[in-house]
Amino acid sequence: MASLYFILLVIFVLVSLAYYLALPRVIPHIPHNRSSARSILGDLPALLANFKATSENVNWMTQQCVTLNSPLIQLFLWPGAFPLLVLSDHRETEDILIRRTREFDRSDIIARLLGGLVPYATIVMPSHELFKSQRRIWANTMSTAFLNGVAAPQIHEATMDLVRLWRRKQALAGGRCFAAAENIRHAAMDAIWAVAVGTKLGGVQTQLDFLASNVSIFVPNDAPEAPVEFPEADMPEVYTAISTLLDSVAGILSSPFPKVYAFFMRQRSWYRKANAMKTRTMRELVRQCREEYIRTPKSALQRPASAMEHVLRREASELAKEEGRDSKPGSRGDEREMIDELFMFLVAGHETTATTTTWGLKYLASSPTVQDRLHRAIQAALPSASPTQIPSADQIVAADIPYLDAAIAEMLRCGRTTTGAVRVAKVDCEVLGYRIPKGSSILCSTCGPSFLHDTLHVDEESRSQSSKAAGGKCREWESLGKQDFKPERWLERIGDGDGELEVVFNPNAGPSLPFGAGPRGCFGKKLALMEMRIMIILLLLNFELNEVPDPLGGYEAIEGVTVTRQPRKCFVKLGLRN
Ligand code: HEM
Repeated sequence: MASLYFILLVIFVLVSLAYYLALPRVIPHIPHNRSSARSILGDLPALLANFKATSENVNWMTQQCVTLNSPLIQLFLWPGAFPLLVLSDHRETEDILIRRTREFDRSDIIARLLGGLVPYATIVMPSHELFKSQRRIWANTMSTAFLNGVAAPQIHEATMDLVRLWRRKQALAGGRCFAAAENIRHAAMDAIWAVAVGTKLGGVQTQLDFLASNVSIFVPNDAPEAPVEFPEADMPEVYTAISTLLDSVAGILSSPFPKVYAFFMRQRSWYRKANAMKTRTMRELVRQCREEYIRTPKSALQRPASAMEHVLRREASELAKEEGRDSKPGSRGDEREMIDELFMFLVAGHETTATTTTWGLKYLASSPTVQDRLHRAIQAALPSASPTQIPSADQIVAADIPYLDAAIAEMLRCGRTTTGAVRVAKVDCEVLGYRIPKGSSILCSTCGPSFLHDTLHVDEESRSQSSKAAGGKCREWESLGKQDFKPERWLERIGDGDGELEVVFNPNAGPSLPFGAGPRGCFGKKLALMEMRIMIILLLLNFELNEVPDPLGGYEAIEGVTVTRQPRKCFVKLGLRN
């Protein structure tokens, strides 16, 4: 009997211990939901309930800052784990991302998400020496020379395929609505693939060829407001493989155990097949590019046609400099690094840009005054441009159109394609007067209070030294509602010296950080802005975006199904411009 009591006691002690260990680890003094701190599941049930109701996560997290009336809070999302800190204050966020890089680094959340897919790419690395040297090699792919000379023409070509596809669809649909998001994704994928490796992937062209082959199209004549449904072509094998891999990231993202999920996913035959196809294709492209370079006499070399070629040459010339002799491209770099960095272009640059464009088109369609002003601004900067006289990539890149820059900034701000940047504390430190232990992850929200909602009070004394020294560089949005789509908020009138007032775009007009910031901010920001510019100009020169019927519109978003925050619905109703 005594031994039974003893066993029960041991079980009781073990269960209590397990329960205690599974309880949230509260960081003292940082505001949190008290009831969550007493529950093993912490804030998870409330987060999941919100996700079920709204399909979004980060809005709930930043709403907790409002509920707890604090710009810094802690949430308990994994049993027994350190809490996730959520910060929603643009000054402190800028400070952490830009100035406090000794204390904070890129969180390993990105590595958990993408580590299996691109293990040798800089995006998954902490900011150590290898990261820095590899990033240096790739930095030139964001130089003005590369972007204007190589990327812009490729993006122009991919967008013109989309224009042709939509002209065809517009005619077949008789001006009625049709779904747009998938086509934009295809165009963005074609564009970024061409920029990365210099060949045509042909996603949009495949759809165009398919429509030309007399497929039957369902036009619901009894419901004039209903969208016309176009059948989708089967995509080329390599296209499907790449899409499969890119989509797999979303599965990891939505799993509570990303590492385990990713491990088992990588064993699945569909994943292995897609990954093998991608690696084979990219390896072959790298090989061809290298051989072409070796074959071609230096004097006959043309401008590089892709990021891949650019980097292979750069590696060759760096090695030549170091060794004082001629060298083969790629002989220094590891092929795995090359393939992963190239694939990172697709992972980081495809869906982000496509999603922002879909948000942008939605906002323009439901804001006819903005669309009209934007079209007039484009036309004024490119007076001879028309659907029959399409401006070249060079002309588009060179055009000075402050209202376009403002509209793009506003699409990024309101669309919230990305909702924050995550950092990890490398040392014990302080944020807004609270002690933060080493190893804590902090989500610096870019869509909550002080960005799209009213700023929460911060005692100036509690700010870090560097934050105080920098002051409030980014002004508050004052007169215009924070959540309204108003490109005008980004414009400023300045004197041009002759007493005339000139309207200019001010990128620091107010708080907005869609690309993150600092040394680990978005690597592809310039490329993304250029792509948006080319896409918006070419689409608006060809089409009028009419407002879609209510059931097909709205700004509801969906997170977790893909890497970005996407609009739940994206339909277009196109008129033709002449
Ligand atoms: C509208 C489009 C885009 C948006 C909104 C966007 C947004 C972001 C954000 C928020 C981050 C994290 C920044 C941080 O932690 O501070 C990021 C990182 C990154 N982005 Fe973008 N991005 C876009 C397009 C692109 C494109 C076209 C590329 C192409 C190369 C790209 C490549 C990257 C890379 C490599 C990183 C990781 C940087 C690092 O690890 O240091 N992005 N992006």
